[in-house]
Amino acid sequence: MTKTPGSAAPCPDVADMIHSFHWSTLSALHPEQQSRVFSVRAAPPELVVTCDPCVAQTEKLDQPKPSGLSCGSQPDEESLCSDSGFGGSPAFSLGLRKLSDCSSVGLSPTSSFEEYEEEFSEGRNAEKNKTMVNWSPFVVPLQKRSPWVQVVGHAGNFQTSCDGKLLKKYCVYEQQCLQRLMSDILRPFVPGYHGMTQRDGQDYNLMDDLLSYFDTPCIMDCKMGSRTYLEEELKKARKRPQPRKDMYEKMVAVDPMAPTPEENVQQAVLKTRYMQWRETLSSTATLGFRIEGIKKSDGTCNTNFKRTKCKEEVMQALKDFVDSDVPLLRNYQQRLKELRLVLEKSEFFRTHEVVGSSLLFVHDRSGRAGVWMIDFGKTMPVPPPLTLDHRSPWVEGNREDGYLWGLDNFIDILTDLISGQRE
Ligand SMILES: O=P(O)(O)O[C@H]1[C@H](O)[C@@H](OP(=O)(O)O)[C@H](OP(=O)(O)O)[C@@H](OP(=O)(O)O)[C@H]1O
Ligand SMILES: Nc1ncnc2c1ncn2[C@@H]1O[C@H](COP(=O)(O)OP(=O)(O)O)[C@@H](O)[C@H]1O
Repeated sequence: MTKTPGSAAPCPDVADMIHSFHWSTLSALHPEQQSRVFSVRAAPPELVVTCDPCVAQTEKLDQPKPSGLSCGSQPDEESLCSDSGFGGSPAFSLGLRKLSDCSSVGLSPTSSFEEYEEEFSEGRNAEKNKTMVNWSPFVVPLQKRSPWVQVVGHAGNFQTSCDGKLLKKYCVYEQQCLQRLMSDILRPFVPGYHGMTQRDGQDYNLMDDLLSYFDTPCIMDCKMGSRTYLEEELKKARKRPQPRKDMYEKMVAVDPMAPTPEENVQQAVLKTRYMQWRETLSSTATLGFRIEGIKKSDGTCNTNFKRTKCKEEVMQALKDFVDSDVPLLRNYQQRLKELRLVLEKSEFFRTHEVVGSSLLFVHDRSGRAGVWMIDFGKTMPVPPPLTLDHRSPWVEGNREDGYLWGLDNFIDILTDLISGQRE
């Protein structure tokens, strides 16, 4: 499906899920409990009148503005990474729906799928929303900020703003999550959320640009969990199958032998089938996470990790990402251990199915390194009294997503990598 500049962000078609959001505002921990874990100020959302010349905010959270940043906006298309494999370079990928589509050719869906597309878009336009929380681990007043870079994800979803913030196309489910995360102990691990804003008639969620803390950063996006589609998407696919030609084409571009004879006849696959295939092709099914893309400080960007599956391949990619820098690996390992501790205590995490969410790893030459959770467009509250441990294997109905299992594996891999580098 092709995203147009005016379209909303990709949120699941979950009109039938919206009911489940009413109860979950009870989930946040008491502020005093939060401050015992991290001395981070958690401010509730408030309505404000805009004073930002770049964006007209309709709602924002009380966040200090970064200083020393140049003011100006850059359309997201200018900063897309190409899917050019190892040693690739930034590309002008105008019109591409997904950055990771760059490796394939002829991915535009045909008109026979327009109906499907319209239905999804209509459902999403009103509902979409992503919101992120602001926490700056470093005080880095940069004199000259590097251009913002989108490593993977849907093309056309982001706009930059002055003062180190990002605009992401509105998705209501993401907004709900980020608002809740603002008062959860996970707040230090998600970008700061500043409410909704509009630009050129399009709704956006305004969030911190995590790259603004760094100088010419290296960035890695890892999709967490053992499952990348919602249970609700599976139910919907069974009830009303919607074969996708674009996904068939993406599948064939990676492995012409992957489609079944029936799929070859249809020249289309169901989204859940495509997502499952991607899970087993990569390390998602075996390790509970996968590398989606890496952008190095020299500007090269690689999103060609669809077949990066076994532990050794993942280790090699991680090693390349940090240029075999052991203190940096330790930094990341430490940050992931901290995240795990907080996840295990988080009320938000216990009560949400976290699917399709990524960890964004960022470091620069100074040795600073940060890891944040991003992309909550498919993070859904589970109906009470159900809670998740995020480690149990998924059985349909239990809503488990394998997030913590993946994080355990990630930390173990970093540990192995660190000890291997010492030898
Ligand atoms: O990475 P490739 O192989 O291109 O597949 C993509 C990713 O899984 C997207 O997830 P993410 O946004 O987390 O990257 C997903 O978006 P959803 O998040 O909407 O499921 C896309 O579904 P469609 O948007 O339906 O095409 C799917 O085509
Ligand atoms: N808060 C942020 N700060 C900096 N970069 C971000 C931020 N959020 C997302 N990105 C960049 O955009 C990419 C896609 O983000 P994501 O939220 O997953 O979008 P999508 O919903 O389109 O998949 C990430 O890989 C990262 O490069």
